[in-house]
Amino acid sequence: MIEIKNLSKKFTTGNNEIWAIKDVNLHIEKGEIFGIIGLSGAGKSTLIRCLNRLEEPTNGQIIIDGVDITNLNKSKLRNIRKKIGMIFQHFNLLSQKTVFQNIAFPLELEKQDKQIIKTKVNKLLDFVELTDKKDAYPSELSGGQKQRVAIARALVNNPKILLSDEATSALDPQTTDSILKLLKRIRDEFGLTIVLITHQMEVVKDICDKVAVMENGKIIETNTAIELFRNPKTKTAKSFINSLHSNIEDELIYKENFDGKIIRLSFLGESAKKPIVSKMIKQFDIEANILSGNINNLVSTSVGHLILELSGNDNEIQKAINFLNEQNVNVEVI
Ligand SMILES: Nc1ncnc2c1ncn2[C@@H]1O[C@H](COP(=O)(O)OP(=O)(O)OP(=O)(O)O)[C@@H](O)[C@H]1O
Repeated sequence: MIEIKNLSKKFTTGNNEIWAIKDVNLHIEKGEIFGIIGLSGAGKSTLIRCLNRLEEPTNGQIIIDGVDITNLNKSKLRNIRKKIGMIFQHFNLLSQKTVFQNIAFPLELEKQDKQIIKTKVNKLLDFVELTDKKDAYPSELSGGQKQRVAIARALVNNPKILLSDEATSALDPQTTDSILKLLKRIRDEFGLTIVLITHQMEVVKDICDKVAVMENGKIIETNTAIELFRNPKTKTAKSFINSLHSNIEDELIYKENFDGKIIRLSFLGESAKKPIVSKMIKQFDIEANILSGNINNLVSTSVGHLILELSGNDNEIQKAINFLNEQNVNVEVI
């Protein structure tokens, strides 16, 4: 559905050149909720803004449903943009217009029939549960309500893609949760493809199917959310996952403080329910000391981690590790 090929963007300010994104390649499937996570300055906003050409890429291609949008003239671009809704961290509502008028605005620009506009907007107001606020002004709404209005406005042209630029960053955890549930409903009921950027791992955990980790303008890791949580490859991905927990991080476990072998186990939903560790202790002549543990409930399954110190002779420890591997538990020796 969305194919990003060798995309780069350079900003020039005075004598300074900044490559905000460098040679980015991504493939996003229809109906996917695809998260791009990274620290401030990683290039996330620039990347997502290139997807509807709010930002003009310097090099590369963005192919949406087979059409390279980097080559389109203004009128064709306008048509494609109608199929790409966008929501923002600070909502970007028109303060002089009511909730109804804000949602209706894109259709009014198109000079659509008044009755059609009314029917469409009322339907969306119902969908985002704001019918009782249709005549209110943005200043009379909470942050969560403002984002619901922005979401309804983004949907008014029946887009195929929704871009979300840190849409929950300004909201409290409970409101974030309700907005994420709404985004999930939009994907499930309308079949939209959602691309979202965030610096919050909670967002990835709660709704993303796939994730790309961005750093210094580059994508450094891409995977399904499950695999990323199960087996993060880069230090940045690991530290985002660790930010969800107050547990001991891998980096804080100094091997030299322990006599035994330190291993990190990752297991998926079903294996989490089996008494694998107690079986291992019974079956092999080793002792296991739990140093840290956590479980992340993702969209479709849970991913658990356990850090153990194993003591015993090397042969028995190796046999125990082999046993864990046979049980589909991912084992990493730290
Ligand atoms: N219009 C611009 N002119 C010059 N430099 C820019 C411009 N926009 C972004 N940059 C630079 O490009 C880099 C990436 O910025 P970008 O806003 O895309 O990152 P980000 O990951 O979205 O960060 P944040 O979460 O803080 O918004 C930064 O170094 C930033 O200073």
